[in-house]
Amino acid sequence: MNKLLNQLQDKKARNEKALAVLIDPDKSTDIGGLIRLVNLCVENKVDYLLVGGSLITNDNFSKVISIIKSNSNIPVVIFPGNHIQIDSNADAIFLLSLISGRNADFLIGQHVLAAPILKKSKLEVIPMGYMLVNSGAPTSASYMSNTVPLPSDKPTIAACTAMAGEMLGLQTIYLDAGSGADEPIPQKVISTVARSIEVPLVVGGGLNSLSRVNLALEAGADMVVIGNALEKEESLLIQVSERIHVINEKLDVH
Ligand SMILES: CC(C)=CCC/C(C)=C/CC/C(C)=C/CC/C(C)=C/COP(=O)(O)OP(=O)(O)O
Ligand SMILES: O=P(O)(O)OC[C@@H](O)CO
Ligand SMILES: [Mg+2]
Repeated sequence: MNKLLNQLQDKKARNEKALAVLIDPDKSTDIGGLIRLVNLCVENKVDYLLVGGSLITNDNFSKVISIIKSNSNIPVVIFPGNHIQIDSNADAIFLLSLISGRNADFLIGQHVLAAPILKKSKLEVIPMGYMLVNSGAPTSASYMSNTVPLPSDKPTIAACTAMAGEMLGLQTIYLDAGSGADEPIPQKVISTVARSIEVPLVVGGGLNSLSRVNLALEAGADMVVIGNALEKEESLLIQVSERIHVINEKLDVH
């Protein structure tokens, strides 16, 4: 039933790290390019493929999911910007509640609209506290959700927000600097949040180099998400995947 959530919890219990790649349907209009990216993810043992966007300007959401499903067995998790991004061909959905903001629509409103569709689908629903952290310029997610991101130099506020999300029953927390962020989430914010919660911690936004990914993993991210950087630099995926597999294999030996 809760296959992916249980897998994430088990990985965390073993101190293992997970790697997710974000595929933006808007940037996947070239089918050949999409299939190449999916193959690269398969070769590099990516754990999850996330699909979604703050704004989707064409109608290929379902098509992108169907192409991914026919080219790999990597679980597809919807990372929705709104309630219309639902497709029962995916495996699961991160049911994001935007707890860093105070916009009721993104805390509960979109969820009410999505609930009857999700109930009928066979999607695994993964409840997730979604926290946007300031990274300089406004990002698509902060602008589209009409929310103020958390200050990046206030780790305590971030930790209390994550704790409240966990106490409300959210099963995962996502710290996001926003797609294409200039600055990723500071290590201090990641480590303070990681120490304050027990649920799996996802970190993403602006992870465009191996050193940035390493800093996020060292600070306590259980899963890292890479999106934009792969559109330009596919070799990053090879490096990050190697790094994560070295960390996970060392755990097996001890
Ligand atoms: C209840 C359902 C089904 C959805 C809830 C929707 C919520 C609460 C969303 C949170 C706010 C939001 C707009 C999140 C977007 C997250 C996302 C898919 C980011 C991907 O990157 P983009 O923001 O599209 O970046 P680009 O501008 O680089 O394309
Ligand atoms: O595109 P990037 O900057 O890698 O960000 C991925 C994801 O965390 C955005 O929500
Ligand atoms: Mg987008």
